Amino acid sequence: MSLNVLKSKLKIALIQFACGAPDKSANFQRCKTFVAQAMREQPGTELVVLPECFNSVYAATEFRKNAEVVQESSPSVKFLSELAREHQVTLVGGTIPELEVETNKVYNTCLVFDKTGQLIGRHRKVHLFDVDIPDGITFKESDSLSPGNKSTTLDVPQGKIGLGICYDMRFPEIATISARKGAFAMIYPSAFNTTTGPMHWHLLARARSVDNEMYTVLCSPSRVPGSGYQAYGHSLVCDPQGNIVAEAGEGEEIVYAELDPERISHMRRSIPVTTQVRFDVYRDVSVDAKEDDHMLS
Ligand SMILES: O=C(O)CCC(=O)C(=O)O
Repeated sequence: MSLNVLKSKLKIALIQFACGAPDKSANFQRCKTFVAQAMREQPGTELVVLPECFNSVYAATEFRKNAEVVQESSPSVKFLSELAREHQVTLVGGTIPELEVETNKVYNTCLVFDKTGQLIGRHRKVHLFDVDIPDGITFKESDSLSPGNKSTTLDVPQGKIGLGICYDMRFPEIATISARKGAFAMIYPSAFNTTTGPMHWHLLARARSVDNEMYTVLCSPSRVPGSGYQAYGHSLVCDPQGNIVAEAGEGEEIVYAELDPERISHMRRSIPVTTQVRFDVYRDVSVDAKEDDHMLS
């Protein structure tokens, strides 16, 4: 893996907001206000990240109702495209429930827009959140969602980013594939919960960073008192050494960070695991990885 995967310092903002309103336009409005605030508070921000299911309620019963086809006229696509263009940023647009008309399948999908408002990336959640933790949480995304079947690495002006969605972060291969393809960061729009958040949220972010000596970025909704699904919050940025360099609490908050190319190259020079891999002993997971083509359906 190359040392110089990030071309320049990069200011980012993670928008942790209360995004579970049943009314999409209320979520759009709230999101818009927070993004404008981020641009005022951190001038020079070039990349903005939104949470998982940023436009609707995160519940297995709601995904199909709120699903949209990914096309220019769809409300969420239009909203995200305009937001990116208005603020001239790369926008990792959290996730939305996506309907694929040909198959009638619904996916949990992250869309990425460039600063002109063009769609440049799409990741469909590969690993669905199906768990049953006694006295904790039971959730079965596969009751209403279908899994994506591709990993996603894409170009932004500063280099490459890898995308995953929430539960995807538990599967190290997704991050390693992107790292091997030259990504400087893995970005995961997410919505952990109050059972598994305290168990594993920080640990997983740190692990993915240390595995690959890259940045890991997690963006969650805030807690919403009284709502059915309580997101964990704690949106964060973890550096290539495994240090959490910026983190939110549980409420609405914007996380700011500056990613530094030197932190990646320093780690990769000092502890050169990225060049000490032994593909004669085990396989390189990036070789046959299926990649998303980033196209509109
Ligand atoms: O992995 C976890 O503990 C939580 C995952 C999750 O909430 C999700 O994938 O939406």
